[in-house]
Amino acid sequence: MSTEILSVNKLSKRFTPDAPLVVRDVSFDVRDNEIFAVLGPSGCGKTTMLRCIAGFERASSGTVCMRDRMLEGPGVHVPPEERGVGLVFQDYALFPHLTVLENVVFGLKNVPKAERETQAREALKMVGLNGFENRTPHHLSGGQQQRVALARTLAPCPELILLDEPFSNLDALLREGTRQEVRGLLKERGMSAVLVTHDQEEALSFADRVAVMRGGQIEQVGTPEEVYYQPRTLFVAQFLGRTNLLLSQARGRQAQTALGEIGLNRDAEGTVLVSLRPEHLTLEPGDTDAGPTGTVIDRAFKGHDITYRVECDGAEYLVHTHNRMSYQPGDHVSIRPQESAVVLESRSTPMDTTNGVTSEETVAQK
Ligand SMILES: Nc1ncnc2c1ncn2[C@@H]1O[C@H](COP(=O)(O)OP(=O)(O)OP(=O)(O)O)[C@@H](O)[C@H]1O
Repeated sequence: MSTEILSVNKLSKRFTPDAPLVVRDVSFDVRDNEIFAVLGPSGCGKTTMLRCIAGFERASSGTVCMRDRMLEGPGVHVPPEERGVGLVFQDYALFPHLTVLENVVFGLKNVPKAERETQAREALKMVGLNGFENRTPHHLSGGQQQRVALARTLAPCPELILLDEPFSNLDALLREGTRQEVRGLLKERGMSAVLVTHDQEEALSFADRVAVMRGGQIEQVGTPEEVYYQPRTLFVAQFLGRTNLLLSQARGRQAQTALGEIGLNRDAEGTVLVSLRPEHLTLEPGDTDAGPTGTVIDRAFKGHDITYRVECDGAEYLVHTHNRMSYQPGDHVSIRPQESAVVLESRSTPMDTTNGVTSEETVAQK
């Protein structure tokens, strides 16, 4: 049975007494050997929350506990260096006068001297920096410096590490490789991590669970599959990727939509907004009676799949398909839902909701 290494409970933070809360009632647990991502747009309070967990900021209210030890709470503030967590922050601070190897060895003060260099070299290898041991940070690119900071934090294998956009300075190919390496190492050594990022692909591919944050609050926590395929709110549906939004008339597990009768992921009644990911729609040649007929507006070929924009009854849909059958702009096609649609919580009226829809997305009204 898994146990929690970190418990954050109703954490709130405001910077000055009359300023609004930047972090609002945030609660979550991180389990042993779990990678937990906090995903949200710029300015939503992710870094502030992580800095409260690390001890660089005092929480205004709420608690942070590691195992049974309170790190932050009413009258309690354990300084960062006594919290026993590893940190990789955006503004990584390397010692400019030390070599790359010495910088990493510095993080291994509690390891027997004879083993420090071996462990440091191993960590550098993992982030692809073997051969750079004797350089000074000044002679490295920003991305390379970021990898040294990562190696320095990972080398002593702390139980918990906090990562604030640690891959952001790496180019796309290196980023993916480093992410996989770091994930493998965390899993292999039994470490837990909290990653803060605004990059949905990074959160979905790196983490075991993802918390989606907006305006200082967590809107949903779940596995990557849950938050992507079962978003609870319009914001989560849109922030996690492209989606089709349809206003529908629900009755139980079925709804009448512009695309015909479709199944729903849960019971609902009356007018509801539902989300259907582009990969949950498919196209058939327009001369069948498979579904409502539309016209292909354009297509984006992406190698292993194709994304189509299809106009149907005055609304636009995105359809993402692996179909071998290829359609061209102007082709008549029928659109068929392949999965149940996801009912979104109505936090706003349908009129308000349509304002949040981008040109790539559609609210189709029956
Ligand atoms: N020291 C500070 N004093 C006052 N306001 C601050 C301070 N630090 C952050 N803020 C404000 O708190 C809000 C949240 O900032 P924060 O950096 O936590 O967001 P974020 O989600 O991490 O964004 P990003 O991804 O751009 O770093 C912002 O409005 C920011 O201006």
